Amino acid sequence: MDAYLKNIKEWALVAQAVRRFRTADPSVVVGPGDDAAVIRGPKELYGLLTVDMLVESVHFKKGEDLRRVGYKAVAVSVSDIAAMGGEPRFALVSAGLPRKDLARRAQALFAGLGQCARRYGVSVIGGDINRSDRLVIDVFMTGEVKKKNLVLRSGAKDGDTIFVSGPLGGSQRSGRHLFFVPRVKEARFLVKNFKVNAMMDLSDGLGMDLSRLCEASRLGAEIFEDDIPRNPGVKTMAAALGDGEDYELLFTLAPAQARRLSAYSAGRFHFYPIGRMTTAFKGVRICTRGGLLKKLPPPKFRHF
Ligand SMILES: Nc1ncnc2c1ncn2[C@@H]1O[C@H](COP(=O)(O)OP(=O)(O)O)[C@@H](O)[C@H]1O
Ligand SMILES: Cc1ncc(C[n+]2csc(CCOP(=O)(O)OP(=O)(O)O)c2C)c(N)n1
Ligand SMILES: [Mg+2]
Repeated sequence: MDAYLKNIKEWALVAQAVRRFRTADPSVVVGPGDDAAVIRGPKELYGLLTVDMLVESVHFKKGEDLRRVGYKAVAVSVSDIAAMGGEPRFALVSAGLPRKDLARRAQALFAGLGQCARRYGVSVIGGDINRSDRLVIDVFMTGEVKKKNLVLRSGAKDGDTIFVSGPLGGSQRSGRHLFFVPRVKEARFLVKNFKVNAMMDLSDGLGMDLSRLCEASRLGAEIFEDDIPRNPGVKTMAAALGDGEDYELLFTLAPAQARRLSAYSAGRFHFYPIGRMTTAFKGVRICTRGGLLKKLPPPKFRHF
């Protein structure tokens, strides 16, 4: 495992779970380890499956507007489906709610869930409700992808240009982590018009997530400090790389495809080239203006 990721308990646990749940089931094309699992569906489609849990005080503040929490709970899964090149379809929603003010809070939570689901064409077709001391909400979502449009994290090639779909950092301070726009349109545009070698969404921050893309693709990445787009008020590179919950797309294209992208997407979307994939080393290195190669700063957010 990548040395940078190995120090982070969450990734050791995830790697353990990924190993334990590896399956030989022929219907499973990709099991645990990517943004969503891939199963064999009808003819030209693969089914996509993903699950993400939000926990009070970990993913949102106690007392947060629960419409926003509901919106975010659906949006994070929509973002995962988009990052595979797919379209979201169905969701099952499990919620653990404290007794206090139950009816009003549940209503707000479900209003937010419903709003985001409608916006992205997701049908909520089931779920579960329990009492819990802390608010917890877990969304299981399915999607589908044309086989030829499927994009994994593991497909990056030596020399690929690395892109992000928007500026990074400050998601918590600005509140954006609660009302971000999952990049469904951008992902649809990319897979329809380009050969995208690898793609994922940015939930843990560019530093960690690009490390994971590198590990999955068995390559290194060199990124250019001055090319990393930052959100307003994001003062340091460490914040842009480590704040997390950007929910932008991170993807790679062969150089010829990359040159075509900037011309082709002008006026509709803005994609930022930030570096390139390499066989020269493993992991992520940051290139400064002076040409110095720096290692990643330690991550700012850790679950454990
Ligand atoms: N408890 C678990 N059991 C099985 N697989 C897991 C578990 N936790 C995480 N994974 C898998 O590991 C991969 C990385 O997880 P995570 O960091 O949550 O992904 P993401 O950032 O895309 O949401 C995913 O494919 C996920 O399905
Ligand atoms: C109260 C609060 N504390 C911290 C954060 C920041 N934060 C919470 S989870 C997270 C990382 C991504 O979440 P995770 O559940 O690991 O997403 P996944 O990788 O599973 O998609 C960050 C940066 C927040 N949004 N709210
Ligand atoms: Mg997850």
